[in-house]
Amino acid sequence: MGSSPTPACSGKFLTMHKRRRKKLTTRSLSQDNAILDDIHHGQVQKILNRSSKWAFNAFTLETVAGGRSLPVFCVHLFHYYGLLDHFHLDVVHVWKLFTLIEEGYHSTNPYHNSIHATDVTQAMHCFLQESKIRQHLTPVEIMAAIIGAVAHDLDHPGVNQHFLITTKNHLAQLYQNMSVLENHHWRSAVGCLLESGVANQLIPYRDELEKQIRDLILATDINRQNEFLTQFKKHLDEKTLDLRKPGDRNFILQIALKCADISNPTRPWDISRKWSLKVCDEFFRQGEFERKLNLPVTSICDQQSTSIAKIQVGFFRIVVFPLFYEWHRFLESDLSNHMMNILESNRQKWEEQERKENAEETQTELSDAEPDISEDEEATKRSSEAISIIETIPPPPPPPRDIRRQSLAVPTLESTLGVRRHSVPVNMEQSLPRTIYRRESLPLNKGSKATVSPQTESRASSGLREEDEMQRFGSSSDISSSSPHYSSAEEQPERPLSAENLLPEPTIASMTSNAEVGRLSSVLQGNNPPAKYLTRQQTFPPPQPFMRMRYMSATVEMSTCKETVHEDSQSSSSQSSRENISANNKTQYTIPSIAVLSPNNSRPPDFLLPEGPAPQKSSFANNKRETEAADKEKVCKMVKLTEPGQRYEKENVDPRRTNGSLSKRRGSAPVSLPLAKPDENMPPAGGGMDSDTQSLRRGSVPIEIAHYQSYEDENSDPVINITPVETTRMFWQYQRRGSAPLDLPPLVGGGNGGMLDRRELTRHTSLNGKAGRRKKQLRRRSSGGPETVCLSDAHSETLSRLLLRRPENSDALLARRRGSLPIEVLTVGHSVF
Ligand SMILES: Nc1ncnc2c1ncn2[C@@H]1O[C@@H]2COP(=O)(O)O[C@H]2[C@H]1O
Ligand SMILES: [Zn+2]
Repeated sequence: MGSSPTPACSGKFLTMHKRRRKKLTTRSLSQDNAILDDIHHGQVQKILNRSSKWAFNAFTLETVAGGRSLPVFCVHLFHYYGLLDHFHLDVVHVWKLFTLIEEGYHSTNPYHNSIHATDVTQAMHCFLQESKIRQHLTPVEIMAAIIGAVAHDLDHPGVNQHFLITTKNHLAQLYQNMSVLENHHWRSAVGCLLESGVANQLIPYRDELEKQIRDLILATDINRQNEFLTQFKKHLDEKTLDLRKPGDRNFILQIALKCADISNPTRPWDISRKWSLKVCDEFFRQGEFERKLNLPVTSICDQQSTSIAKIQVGFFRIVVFPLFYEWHRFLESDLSNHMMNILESNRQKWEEQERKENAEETQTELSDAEPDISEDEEATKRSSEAISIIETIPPPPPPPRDIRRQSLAVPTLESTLGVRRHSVPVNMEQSLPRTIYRRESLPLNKGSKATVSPQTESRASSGLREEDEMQRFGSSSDISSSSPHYSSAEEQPERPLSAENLLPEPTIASMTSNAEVGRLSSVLQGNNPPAKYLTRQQTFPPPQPFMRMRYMSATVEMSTCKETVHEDSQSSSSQSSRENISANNKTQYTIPSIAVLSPNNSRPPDFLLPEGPAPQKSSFANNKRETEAADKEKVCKMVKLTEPGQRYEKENVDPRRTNGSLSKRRGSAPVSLPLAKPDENMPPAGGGMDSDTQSLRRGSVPIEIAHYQSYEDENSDPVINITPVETTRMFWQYQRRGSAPLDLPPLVGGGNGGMLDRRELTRHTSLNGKAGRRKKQLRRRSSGGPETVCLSDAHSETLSRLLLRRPENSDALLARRRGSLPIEVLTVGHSVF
């Protein structure tokens, strides 16, 4: 790769960079290096053992799993449900599938990141355990439920559908403003299935599996909440659900995923509150983007006019309670009872918080209104002449607009919900059309004769409808009425900033041009049937040169699929919004307890962060877009490879193309090292390694993923058609040691002939904020993306069998190594590259 050619496509998709920002928890244990991994993985197993409990904390798993909670948990579930055995799946492909999915989540999103995916998947897992459900499920349905849950927000850009529509993101146009994000999520999920090779192993089930995943993910569009809720109520009222029927099971799984998706308010307070802060952080970040773009600020995204407590109170009441009420009616179980109790308790905490806020604001309002005594005294001293002068002066202009204050003197429902306070940049207030959310006109809802709760009456008397409130939690699917709605580009007011500069993920900002959008749309919609033309967009994975290398095989594979790959589009997506539901509030709430919120949960968006040292210029950064890209990369503190010709080759690069430049690479994957048979010449654990050994590992996959075959949980019963494997101990706990990645590249000045010893490495990964290159290298150890090593098929087979199929050999192999199992060893046997 000599002189750097201009890349064919300069679009950016920085997911994989950004995920590396995850912290390594074990840093705090740096004083005792030897036990790092032992503790670490013991904790992982402990958490997995409790992962059927509702008190599950995805943040904790993420921490102890070194940022890999998603693949760790999902592979665990595949083991647990016996899916690997049932479908004869290779864990290599399965691990790869979940690694790809994990990488598809943006770790820079405060909320819509892979931890949310883990959380939702765990909730789904709990629901699958419910006796009413589990006894009827088939293996394909269980697998679809897990994959659907974990991929349900895949490649979420951290802004909602409304934002994408408003900013004319190409995805919005591609999907005609309908379930824009959800369509993108499920298509990305299918892409990962293909990419990982799992789809190939499931050929007889593929159609059914993909359909189920699609149905599940599309159901998470909050704009369709009313549709599902009404149908669900009807089923329950008429007792028509029969889970022996596949259609009804499909429906219940859809409801289950919807519940799982918004289940954070039903988690124990500490966990629930954390999710609330994170989701509001993301909302407020979008609000900042909107402000920068001179767009009307979506009410729940407007930190100046609403608060976390207000959002939570509204969300609990309008969105969560109605759905969980029906879910509880259906399940009638300990779990559902438990969830409802927690929901109520959490609701009370937020309401108390909101009342406190309102009281404080009212107080401020009153004190603002009271004249200052000293001012009064001062005034009495004024001369009559002065007074007469004042009288001749026209009344002063109104004080600077403070919409929030004005509406808070007497707390009203409007102010509580923030509906009225749709803040608009001052300079646009007159000229911009107001956001008028489309009111979902679902016939069933209109005709519903739900009991009118006090809350509903209150809303009615204040001229509000629940659907109005509901809209605050999402966006309409109808662009013509839901966005600030410029019918054409010409009508748009001039924007001082572009969405491209402001979006949280530059990737979604690298939208296609209008021409490209038009072409995409015509490809998709012009001929029939539109959906056939796009299996997955080039947006996922990214259309960068280095990604093209990685994904080339997938492209080839996809080209053989029923659907044609369209390569030119780029990525994005976002959460969807909510439509109105007729919230049937049946509870009269009381407000006893107090919640304490951190005073300010906002943070400046990434693009406002103070800039660090200028990034090294690369030969590619010679046009504006690339310079911007470089800036963004800098802001996001992403590690880059700057060697000419290798700029785009991060850890995903084909190792054959790295010229053995280990020191230039972030990851610890073996590069261009000869591979010996794994069962020969292996060094003792913790001992010196030869290059062959080093080449075999990189320290990313927790060993138990490859190995652990069983699961014990007191709550879990076997699932029909699925045989959970039983065990009494986790042998790896006795066999594993080690912590630091063994294959860290030589470091300049590292002593020991260029090699850094373990203590030094650990020290450099401490939380002293002075992370240098070495810190990054160590951090990478627990978050490696899939890398490949070129092995002969024979070697691959051997390795794969040794590690995965033959416990006795695996034991021997594992006993000789420290650190975690190299993903490339797992993947190599089946690498499609
Ligand atoms: N605690 C919460 N407060 C407000 N909104 C939430 C909360 N939890 C989830 N949501 C919203 O509900 C949506 C469900 O679908 P998503 O996960 O795409 O995006 C989610 C958020 O927009
Ligand atoms: Zn979600």
